[in-house]
Amino acid sequence: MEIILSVNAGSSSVKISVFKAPEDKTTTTPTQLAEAVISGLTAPPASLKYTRGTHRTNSQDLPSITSQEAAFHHILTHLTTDAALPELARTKDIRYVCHRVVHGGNYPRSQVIDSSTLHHIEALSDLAPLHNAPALGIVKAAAEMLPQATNVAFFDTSFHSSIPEHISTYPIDQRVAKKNGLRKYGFHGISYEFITRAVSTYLSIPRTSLNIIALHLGSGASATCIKSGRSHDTSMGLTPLSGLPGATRSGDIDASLPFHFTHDALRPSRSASSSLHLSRAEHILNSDSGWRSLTGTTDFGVISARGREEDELAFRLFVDRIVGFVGSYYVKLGGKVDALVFAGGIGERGERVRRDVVGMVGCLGFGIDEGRNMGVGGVDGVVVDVGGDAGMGRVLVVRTDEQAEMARGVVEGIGRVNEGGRK
Ligand SMILES: Nc1ncnc2c1ncn2[C@@H]1O[C@H](COP(=O)(O)OP(=O)(O)O)[C@@H](O)[C@H]1O
Ligand SMILES: CC(=O)OP(=O)(O)O
Ligand SMILES: [Mg+2]
Repeated sequence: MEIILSVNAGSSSVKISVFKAPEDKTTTTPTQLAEAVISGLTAPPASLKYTRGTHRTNSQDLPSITSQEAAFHHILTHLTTDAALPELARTKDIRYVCHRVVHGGNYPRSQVIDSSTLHHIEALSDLAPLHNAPALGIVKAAAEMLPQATNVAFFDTSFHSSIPEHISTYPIDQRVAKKNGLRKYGFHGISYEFITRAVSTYLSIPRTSLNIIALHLGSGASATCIKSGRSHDTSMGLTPLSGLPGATRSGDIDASLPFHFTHDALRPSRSASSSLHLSRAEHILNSDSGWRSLTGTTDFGVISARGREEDELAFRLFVDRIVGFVGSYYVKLGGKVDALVFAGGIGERGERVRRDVVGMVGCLGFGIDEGRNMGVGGVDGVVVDVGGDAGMGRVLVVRTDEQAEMARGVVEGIGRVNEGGRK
């Protein structure tokens, strides 16, 4: 039996799922055995949610877990000591460990991690300051703790390699742009890959003719214009900072703003290190902005429910920025949109965000069924239709699963991975 561990290190959480590879060669869908999620890393104390089949537990606060790497260690111990999960009792049965690596530069697909890939990912750390270094910490810990396993990196950027050049290019000196790799890369691609497949199956539309506007709204939030099943444009850019605001990120601002915010914008940040070159401006815009700066909390669930003046400002600002991208992408798709899709922690659980966004894009023909919108939590399945009357644009909620997407990728590529090549 081949066991796959899928590790998704987000900016505020670490999610790890355990899968069994299918023995039947006609499917690439692995079976999930368990899932452990530590969330709240930006709003301590962190907490653990654990699911094994129908068994679910929520742990008490975990004040000592403040980093992604600490969360990885905690989850691995939890999984390997769960007597009801005998598949993990012998860690040498773990054959593959998939890692979500946010910035993959020009890698168009997943890579088996060796010293050269590791070096490449390390070099990209400055372009995903909240993500790449923590993911690498986990890769190294996994290599030490599970030496028999093959580590495979899946990149958020790969899905967006189809973005046309005139969309991914920044209007700056192209010699500098090419030399330094300054272009739009886009992120959350593993999630968008999952969403594209799930919606294609749900609507019975072949992937190659599927047009959707997908919103992945979590601690980091992005919008993507998916044309004929491929990324055509996305709101994040060179780094995951641009586009929509997030838990601690500003999203789009006037590029001159940092120089008016602080006179030492270009000085190294206190969180910079020999392996992470970070200016004060980058630290402020990545870690001390967004919901944290506007409301004092990074939890959008709290902001949506609390209703203080500053919460309402943050909420309305988010809806405003989201509908701006929906309008733009609607035009880029020539009005031929098969569905508007909500995903990510806020997209899947934020009834109010969905109601207000869909309300504001009603002029584009989208509508919501309030009963179904409120009832999403009680409906099983990966895709839930919350749209209004027939004849209106479809509005869907997709329970995205980056860990499942990576595990599926490993199963698809097992032959090639075993040969030591690229997936
Ligand atoms: N009921 C809710 N309404 C709106 N947002 C919610 C709700 N529950 C959780 N969230 C938000 O979802 C976000 C986490 O999303 P998730 O996609 O899991 O994060 P990550 O980016 O770390 O992967 C947090 O901001 C959390 O507050
Ligand atoms: C790319 C990104 O912002 O990821 P996350 O939302 O998981 O922090
Ligand atoms: Mg995430």
